Amino acid sequence: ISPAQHDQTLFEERHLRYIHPLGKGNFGSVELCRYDPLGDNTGELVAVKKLQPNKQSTLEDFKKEVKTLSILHCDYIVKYRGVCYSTGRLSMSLVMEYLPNGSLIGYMENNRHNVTPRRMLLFASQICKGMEYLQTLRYVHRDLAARNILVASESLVKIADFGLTKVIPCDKEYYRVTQPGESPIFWYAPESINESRFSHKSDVWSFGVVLHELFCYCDTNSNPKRLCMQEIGHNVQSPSISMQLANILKNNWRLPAPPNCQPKVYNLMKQCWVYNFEERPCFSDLGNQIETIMQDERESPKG
Ligand SMILES: CCCn1cc(-c2nc(Nc3ccc(C(=O)NC)cc3)nc3[nH]ccc23)cn1
Repeated sequence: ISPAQHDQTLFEERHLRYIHPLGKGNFGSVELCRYDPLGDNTGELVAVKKLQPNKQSTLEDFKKEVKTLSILHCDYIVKYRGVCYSTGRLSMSLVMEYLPNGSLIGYMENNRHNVTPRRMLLFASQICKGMEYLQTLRYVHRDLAARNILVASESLVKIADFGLTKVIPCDKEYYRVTQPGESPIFWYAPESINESRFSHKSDVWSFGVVLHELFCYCDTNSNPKRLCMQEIGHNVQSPSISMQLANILKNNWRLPAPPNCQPKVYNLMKQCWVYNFEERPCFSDLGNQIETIMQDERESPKG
């Protein structure tokens, strides 16, 4: 029979049965579906991201996201399964492995009482490894945030949503964005806010913010946007919020230490938030420091 029928990455729309929504990513929403070609409910569950074309996102952007995910092979990055072309090929959907435990935010909120600092450090080291892998391919994620981390199991998290991911050109060490859409500025490094400049070092800044979210149990009352807006004050008119954010960062304000956070861990965050991107650690440094702190934790387990 034709090779297309053996192509495991091609999902036929007629066999893809919608179950319920899973969440919202960049450029589109993600839904739980069962791919059930036999029609007997024995098919597997998959997460399907449908493109929602709006002013920011185009089919071109989405195709780039699909292409990006399709070449990433890493335990700490959500797995690509394939694509589903809708009838008439007017649009397409991205098919991914379904992670039953959902987003890190929901998981931390629901499991607050049995997630230890050690487990948070394990999750942090996995995100670090995923980012190290991305860096080897010259990708900058540009939207590293707890909302884009998924929980595969109680001891494994994965980076998801590569909608804003870009490849750094080989003659430069950064990527300059032209039209910053709805930017997650509270996760952005100063150079990203001020010059739309993105690099592995700006991803490191965002990683520091993810560490902060983790050690705040992803509590909405201490989420980065709320804490920054409290510091800025709510005169949202002049000058723009991103200008005010850039100002307080320039004046050395940073997200405060999460309650009961070990000094060594807050120190890690502060390293990620050094103003000059050249002085920030790289992901492999961060990974080593996290492993060391985890060792110390193991030697002297807290009561
Ligand atoms: C990252 C931002 C975009 N996004 C991706 C997903 C996603 N979710 C899930 N599983 C999931 C999600 C939610 C819940 C839940 O219980 N919610 C209350 C349970 C399971 N598996 C996925 N595989 C690939 C993407 C993806 C959701 N949003």
